[in-house]
Amino acid sequence: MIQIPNDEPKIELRGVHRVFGDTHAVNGVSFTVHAGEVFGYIGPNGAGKTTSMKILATLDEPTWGDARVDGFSVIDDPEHVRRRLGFMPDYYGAYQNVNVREYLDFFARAYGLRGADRRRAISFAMDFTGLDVLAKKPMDGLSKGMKQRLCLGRTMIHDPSVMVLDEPAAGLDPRARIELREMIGRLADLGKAVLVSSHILTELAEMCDRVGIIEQGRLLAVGTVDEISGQFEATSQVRLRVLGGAAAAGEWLSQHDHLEELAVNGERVSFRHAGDEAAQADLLAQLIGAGFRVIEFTCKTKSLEDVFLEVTKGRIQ
Ligand SMILES: Nc1ncnc2c1ncn2[C@@H]1O[C@H](COP(=O)(O)OP(=O)(O)OP(=O)(O)O)[C@@H](O)[C@H]1O
Repeated sequence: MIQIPNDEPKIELRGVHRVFGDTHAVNGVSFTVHAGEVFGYIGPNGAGKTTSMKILATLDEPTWGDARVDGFSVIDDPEHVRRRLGFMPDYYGAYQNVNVREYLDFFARAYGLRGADRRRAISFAMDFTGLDVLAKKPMDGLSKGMKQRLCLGRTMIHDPSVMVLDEPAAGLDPRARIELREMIGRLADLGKAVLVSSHILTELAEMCDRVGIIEQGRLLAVGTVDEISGQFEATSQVRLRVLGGAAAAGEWLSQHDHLEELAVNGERVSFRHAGDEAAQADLLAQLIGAGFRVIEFTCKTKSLEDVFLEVTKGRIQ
C-alpha cells in the first residue's frame, strides 16, 4: 500500500451533516482519502458510517456541507461521481437462477459496458476475486465468503478510482477475512482510494493506512492506528497484591506523582500509572525497599480494543 502525499484527494468530506428529524446522524464530518490509500471508518452501531457512505455514493444528500469524489461534488455532479465510485453496501440480494458470470454481466451492462470491454471487465473482476473457477455456479449456492467476493467484483466492474465498502468483513470466517484484507490491499496497489467501514477496530487495523473513529455522527479521531493508540497509551493499568494487606501500601503510593484512580481492596491495589516500564520497575523496587511484601505486580498497556472503547464512550442515538 502506498500513500501519495500532495496530490488531490480522491475522497473529500467537507463538514458533512445529515439530519433525520431529531437525529444528527452525521455531524460535521471532514476527512480525505488519497489514491492508493485504505482508510478505515470505525464506529459502533448507529454512529453514522452508512449514512456518510451513502452520501458519497450519491444515494443520499447532505443536509449541509459537501463531499467530493475525484474532485466532483456529490450535490452538483452526481453523474460524474457515480462513474468514478463503486459502493458495496452491507446487504445485497441474491438472485435466483443467476450464476456468477451472469450476475457480473448484468452490472457491467448497467454501467454501459459493451462488447470486448464488457468481457474484459468481467474477466478482470472474476480473476481479481478468484471467482473464475466458479463462473457457472448459481449465486444463491455460494458461501458467505464467496458472495462477498462476488459483491466486491460487482463493485469494481466499471473500474472506479474510489471504492466504498460498508462492513465488508461482517460475518466472515477468519480465512475469508484474511483473503478480503489481501484483496483490499491489492485494490490500493491498483491506485484506488478505499474507504472501508467496521464497528471493530482490530478487524481493520492491519489493512488500513489511516482510520477515522466516529461516534454519534462526530469524527473523534483521525490518524494511523499507532498515532491514535499513542494518544491513549500514555497510562498503564497497574495491579499488585501485597501479603498481609495493602492499606499501608495504598497510603504510601498515594504520596507519589503520576498515579491516578488508586483503589485498595484487601490485599490488592490498582492504579493508572503515567510512566514507562522503567518507571514502573523503579516503583516496584521502591515498594519492596519500603518493606511491602509484594507478591504480584502486573502492568497492562491498552489494547486496540481498549483504545476504541476509550475514544468512543458507547453513546448511542
Ligand atoms: N433514513 C433514515 N431515517 C431516520 N433515521 C436514520 C435514517 N438512516 C439512518 N438513520 C439514523 O442515523 C443514525 C446513523 O445511522 P447509520 O446507519 O449511518 O449508522 P452506522 O454507523 O452505519 O451503524 P451500523 O453499524 O448499525 O450500520 C442512526 O441513529 C440511524 O437510526
